[in-house]
Amino acid sequence: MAKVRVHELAKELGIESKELLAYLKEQGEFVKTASSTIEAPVVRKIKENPPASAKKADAAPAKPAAKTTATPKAPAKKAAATEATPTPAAPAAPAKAAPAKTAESAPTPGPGPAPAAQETAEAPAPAKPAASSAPAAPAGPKPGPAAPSAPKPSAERPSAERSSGERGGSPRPAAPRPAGGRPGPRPGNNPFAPSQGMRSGGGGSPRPGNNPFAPSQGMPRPASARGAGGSAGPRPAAPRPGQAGPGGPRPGGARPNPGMMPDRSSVRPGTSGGGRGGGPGGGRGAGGGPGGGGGRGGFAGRPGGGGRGPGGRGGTQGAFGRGGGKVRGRKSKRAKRQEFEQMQAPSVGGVTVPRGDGSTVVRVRRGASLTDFADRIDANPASLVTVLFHLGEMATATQSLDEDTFKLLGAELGYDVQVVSPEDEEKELFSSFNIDLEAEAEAESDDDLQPRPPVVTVMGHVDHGKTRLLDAIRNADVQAHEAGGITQHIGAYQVHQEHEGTDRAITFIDTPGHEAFTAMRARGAKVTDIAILVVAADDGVMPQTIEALNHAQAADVPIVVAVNKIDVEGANPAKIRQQLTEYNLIAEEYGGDTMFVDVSAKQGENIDALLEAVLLTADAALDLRANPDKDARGVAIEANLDRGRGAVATVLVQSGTLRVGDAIVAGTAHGRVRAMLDEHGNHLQEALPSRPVQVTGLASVPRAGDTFIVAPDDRTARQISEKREAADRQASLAKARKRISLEDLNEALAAGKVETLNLILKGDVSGSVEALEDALMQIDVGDEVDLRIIDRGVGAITMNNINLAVASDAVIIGFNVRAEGQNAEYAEKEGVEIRYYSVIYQAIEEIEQALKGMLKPEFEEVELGTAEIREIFRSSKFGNIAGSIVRSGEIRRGAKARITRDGVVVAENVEVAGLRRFKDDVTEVREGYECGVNLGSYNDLQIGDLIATYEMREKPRV
Ligand SMILES: Nc1nc2c(ncn2[C@@H]2O[C@H](COP(=O)(O)OP(=O)(O)OP(=O)(O)O)[C@@H](O)[C@H]2O)c(=O)[nH]1
Repeated sequence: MAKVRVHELAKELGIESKELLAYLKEQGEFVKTASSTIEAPVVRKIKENPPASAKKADAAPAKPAAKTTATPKAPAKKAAATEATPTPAAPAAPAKAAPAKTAESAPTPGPGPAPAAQETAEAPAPAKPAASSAPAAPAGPKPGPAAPSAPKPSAERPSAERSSGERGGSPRPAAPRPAGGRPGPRPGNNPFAPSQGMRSGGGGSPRPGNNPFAPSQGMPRPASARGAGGSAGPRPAAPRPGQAGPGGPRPGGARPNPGMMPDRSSVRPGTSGGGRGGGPGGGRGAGGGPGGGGGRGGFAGRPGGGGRGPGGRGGTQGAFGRGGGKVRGRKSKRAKRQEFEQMQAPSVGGVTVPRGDGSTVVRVRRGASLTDFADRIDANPASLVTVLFHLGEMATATQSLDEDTFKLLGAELGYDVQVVSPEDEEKELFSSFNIDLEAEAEAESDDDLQPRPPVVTVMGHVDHGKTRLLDAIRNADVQAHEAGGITQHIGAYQVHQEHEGTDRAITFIDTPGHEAFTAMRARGAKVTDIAILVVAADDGVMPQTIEALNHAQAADVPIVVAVNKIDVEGANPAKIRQQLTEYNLIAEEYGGDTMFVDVSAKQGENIDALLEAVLLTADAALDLRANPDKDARGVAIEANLDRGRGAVATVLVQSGTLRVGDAIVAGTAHGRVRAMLDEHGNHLQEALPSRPVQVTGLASVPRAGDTFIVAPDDRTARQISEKREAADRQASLAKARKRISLEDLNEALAAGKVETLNLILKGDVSGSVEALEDALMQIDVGDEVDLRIIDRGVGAITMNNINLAVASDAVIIGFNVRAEGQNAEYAEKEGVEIRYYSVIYQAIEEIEQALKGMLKPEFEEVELGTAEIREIFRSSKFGNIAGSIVRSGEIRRGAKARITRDGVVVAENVEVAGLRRFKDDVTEVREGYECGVNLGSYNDLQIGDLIATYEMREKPRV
């Protein structure tokens, strides 16, 4: 005999599992939970000597039973008898009896009058006592979950059964019997026994009663209904009860789940009527009642369900008192797998791309491409191109993408894409060498900071006198004169000015124009403290004036306006002031805070006042202090390779002190400071903040705008430079990037990415540059687009030109000049488009077309061949096949086709889906040969139709 579990035995004994558990433990048995097994001898022992509560339970039920019995007398007794001698016959009898009873006792009420319910149920006839006893009963059906209404009645019933069961020794059976009536042989004590479930399933009918205990049974399913019907007798029986008593049928048939319904009425009928019939509901009640409580009840219930068929299984679940719920709550392997697959699921475009969980962070460099991103997430770049395409963005795998595009793609794929700026990258790089410039700066106290000279850049429109002004400033420098003048061009110089009684230094970046400024900004370097905007008083505010002004304002750099050429006749300094108010530069004398100084660079007039204005502005708007007592940090302003001296770089110290012998790293260049020269050609041993110096000793040439730091030692300097180099190399791999090109200008305009086409013009002679500029300015491009010439000049395309193009997303036009060697490579690497022309009108035309969106690739249709349909074969598999003869050219599989009938096009854009010569599939058939053409889903063909095939080819631009 199979081992019995605690809850089973508890059920048998009509007590709660926990009571039995406690009892068993008391007895010294090793049991843990309700599902622990108990050895046969122990079972026997317990049965012989059940816990007190069990006895009580017995006693209690007994009473009701008796009462109940009293009502249905016959059944009860029979039940008891049956148990004793489980005879199939027995059940039958009770079954009948029950209905009969019902009929008698509650003939009328049966059908509708439910509510009265339980009590009524019990009460019906002899009930009353039962009612009272019921409550008295230990587990009492009431407590059971079924309690609401239906339960109770059943509860009693169960008890009745139970009682009988007890008597019979095999409690359970009793239940079935009364309910199902017929359940002959008891499945056994082990409710787990598959047979039981099975049986119930098979037996169907027998079941209902089967488990009157089962609270759940009633509840859960139809089973209960059935149970209910039980009385009604699931199948065969059902009708009977139905007929017998109105109550019977209802529960059974109409209500699939009486137990589940709180509705008393439903219950009642059953109760009163079927008595047992109430079974279902009762079943539940019983379950609850007997104190079997959840576990047991559920358990019993299941089998009941099982009675329905699949019972067996249900029973098992029920045994845990949880029903299927728990199982449902847990994820099956399959569900998990599905979920996983979901993660990998095809994304937009039908390609499979590994997905993130929405918060997976992927860091890419600014300017990174899809290939870089694909590397990070281990995806195929081509798949990403597809995904992006479906998101409405077109990009090649190696094209560098902007942050928005990465964010869009990331959002689609569940990644948090972070585009790392050069500054962040730099920070990370340094931190890997335990250098934290920010922390270093934060740690500085006020006492550490010393005033430093302002660093000034001179900007302005072409020919407004920037160079001349810088010369004038240099020449005006008293100290410089004393030192023999500024003899060296080192890219920057310092001048001194007496200001409010003290000698103050001012550092000038000696590269006029905003090119240097933007070049440095393009690398993230902030060098300039103050900008001098030069505007020729005889010319006024010009495009580049605005350009320069915008650059300065964008960088948050205060501006001092030098109104130049005041010596020229007709100069109108007031007009300049007035013009610039439009750009938010309001002169102090007009109530603004911008200092305007009228100067003549040519005559060196008012230069002092300009320098004063610079100092005043610096003092008013800026806190120019730096800590000189630390390793130097700064920026490379320019650099070149000198035959004799090797790499020569002009660096501007921004903080700390640079000394000869220091290990430095500037961009990808590293080395040790061998010597330092100032603008006078003097050797310096140290350079303080804001001091520009020419440095020798670097192993290679840094770029303008590269930051430099003094490293703790040579090795660190070298390692930092190597890491930078590696990162650069990696970035340049993906650099097939085009910032903006004439071809994509229209899309860029449409996408709102640009509203302006910025051009930089370079030509061999100034005449052609001017001519080109004039002609370009004449182009009427409408309001949406703006064409701006942001720089022009004579001579080859320089690094400066390219840097400006980088900073302003400009296209460079080279008229009879070229970018050569390194410059061409640099432009290529930075994705700057350079277009070369030698005929002005061609340049004008192309730029005009670009602006009007006419440079989009054009396609033209090229006819490949024609075929005439001679016969039509109908194929159920392929549709119609056109038996044709090729009249001209050739017919290719996959080509686009147009069908004409008597010269009239009847179908366009049809595809030659299949092509055959006799039985063979072929890719092409030439003129004069016959073939079978299948046009896919297009079947409207007639003999005589002409199939003209063609393909679209990109039209070469002339
Ligand atoms: N009369 C007069 N002419 C000046 C003055 N400043 C500059 N010029 C002249 O204006 C012309 C342009 O001067 P530059 O200093 O080359 O002007 P720029 O702004 O540096 O020009 P680019 O380098 O081409 O951008 C030269 O011929 C100068 O001599 C001035 O104060 N008065």
